[in-house]
Amino acid sequence: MTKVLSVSAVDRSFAGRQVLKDVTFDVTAGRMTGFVGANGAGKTTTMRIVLGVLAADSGEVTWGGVPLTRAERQAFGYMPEERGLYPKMSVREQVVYLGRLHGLSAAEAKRSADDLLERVGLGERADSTLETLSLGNQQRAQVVAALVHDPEVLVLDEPFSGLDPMAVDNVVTVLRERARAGTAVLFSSHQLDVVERLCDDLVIIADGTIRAAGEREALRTRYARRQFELAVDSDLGWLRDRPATTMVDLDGRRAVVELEDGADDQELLRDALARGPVRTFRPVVPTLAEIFREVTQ
Ligand SMILES: Nc1ncnc2c1ncn2[C@@H]1O[C@H](COP(=O)(O)OP(=O)(O)OP(=O)(O)O)[C@@H](O)[C@H]1O
Repeated sequence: MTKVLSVSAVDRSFAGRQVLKDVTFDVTAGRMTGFVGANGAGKTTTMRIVLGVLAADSGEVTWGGVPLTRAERQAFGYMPEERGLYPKMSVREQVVYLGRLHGLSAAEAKRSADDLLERVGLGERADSTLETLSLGNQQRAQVVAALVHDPEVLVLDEPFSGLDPMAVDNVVTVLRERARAGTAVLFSSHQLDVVERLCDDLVIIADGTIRAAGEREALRTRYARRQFELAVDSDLGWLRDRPATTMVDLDGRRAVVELEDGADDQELLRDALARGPVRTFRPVVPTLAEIFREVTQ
């Protein structure tokens, strides 16, 4: 059976100010869950509670339906917000050391470190000390450090911040592979375009409360308005006077309209065809940025 990491009804306050309220969501093995929210929304606090670095005031975190033990949490892969590698030690040495700490043999740790460093584009810098690397390369090393022991659960706080697009792609590829092999991956990010591309499931948090959570495509469908894009060979100004139709965007021969509930989209298509050829007719699916705006307003 697929294992699920469940965060259930978690509350947390700091100095009398509640920063997490009834936080509840699941992270499923074999899937990538993107955790998005504005600065201060509560992502890092939630991740720390998942890892047991911080205690919840109430609520619980379970893995496979059972509350997490300390040993299980220690076996998770974690990339904390405060990056944890030593500036004066070589990248390979540290990654191997962390692998050993997590129970790998010396040979396994070295094999895993070299393989991962190569895959994220750090192969040639493996013997450099962390402090001599660019910030982006340090970030790649941090991701490798969280992955080296092939954990069942991976929790990554902003793994893409500061990475150039090529580095994002390298890291994305490695994370996807891990998820495909059965790892439960939870990652936070401000970069909605990256999350949109990468996640299977999505959790949106604002002001310490979960505003939406679930499968990415299901959320898209849930938040879809009845909007349609239409492109034809002549001017679409007639749509302005069409009943039950609101113009969202008009650019001459291309328009996006919203239909009232109950209005038939095929009738719109027929009206357009009656005026000439139709080049595009499709429902507009909301982007993650649009869903985010709608649920966090
Ligand atoms: N140790 C602490 N003491 C007091 N307040 C804290 C502490 N840690 C977090 N907070 C507060 O809790 C709220 C949530 O912070 P958190 O770091 O979890 O947000 P975040 O979503 O990770 O934000 P960011 O994207 O900026 O990292 C913020 O208002 C923050 O100031």
